[in-house]
Amino acid sequence: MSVALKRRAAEAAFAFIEPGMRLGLGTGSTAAEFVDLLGARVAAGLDVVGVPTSARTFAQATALGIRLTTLEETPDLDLTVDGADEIGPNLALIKGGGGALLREKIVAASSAGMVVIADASKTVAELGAFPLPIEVVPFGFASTLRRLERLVAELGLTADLRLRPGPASDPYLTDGGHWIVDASFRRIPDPSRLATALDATVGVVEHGLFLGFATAAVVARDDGVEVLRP
Ligand SMILES: O=C[C@H](O)[C@H](O)[C@H](O)COP(=O)(O)O
Repeated sequence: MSVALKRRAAEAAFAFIEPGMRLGLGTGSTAAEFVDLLGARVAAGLDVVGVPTSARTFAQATALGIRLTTLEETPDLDLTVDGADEIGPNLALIKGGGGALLREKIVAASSAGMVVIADASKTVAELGAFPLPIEVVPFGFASTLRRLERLVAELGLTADLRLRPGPASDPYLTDGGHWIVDASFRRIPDPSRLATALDATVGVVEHGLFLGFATAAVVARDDGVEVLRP
């Protein structure tokens, strides 16, 4: 997972960018490379406006002088550029390793297209080796966790509350004030079925399965960049 490959994917994503676009700006180390490069292009005169998917991306884009807006002001976006934790068949994604899945999904859903940028280590034949982030409301957490555990118990798997790094063992808090459960499925043979089950689980705000969102993936390898389509 080299920084050079992330940067190469981020650079190649500019083939999809046109002046005047309304952009969704993703979150994570790969998306940060794109925002960094976008800052340089904006400084050189590119006119775009962005909606950030996290407080982190908001801070980065603001520091770089990228013009920002909100979905309240600009509810329809042209393109979102974002990273992913896994890219599976048909460009089904797992996202949320960095905790930004809810805003990322809202922004992606508001965009006409979504370009995923990644190094080749993110492409998989089947989703699920990366634990699936599930965003839950803190109220009634024990009850929600029981429902989630029942869902994953059929598969003999675990669902763990994500904690903040450090000794305090406090729950990790998302930008929306929610908690995250990481569910280790190992294999998700039917992402659509799992997404439907999670959508129907009371207490779950959103999950990291992004199905039908990505319109292209720019995957960087040592020997070049490949563009995948669904
Ligand atoms: O919540 C975080 C996002 O979904 C990220 O896009 C994802 O975790 C990939 O991050 P990275 O580019 O750092 O591997």
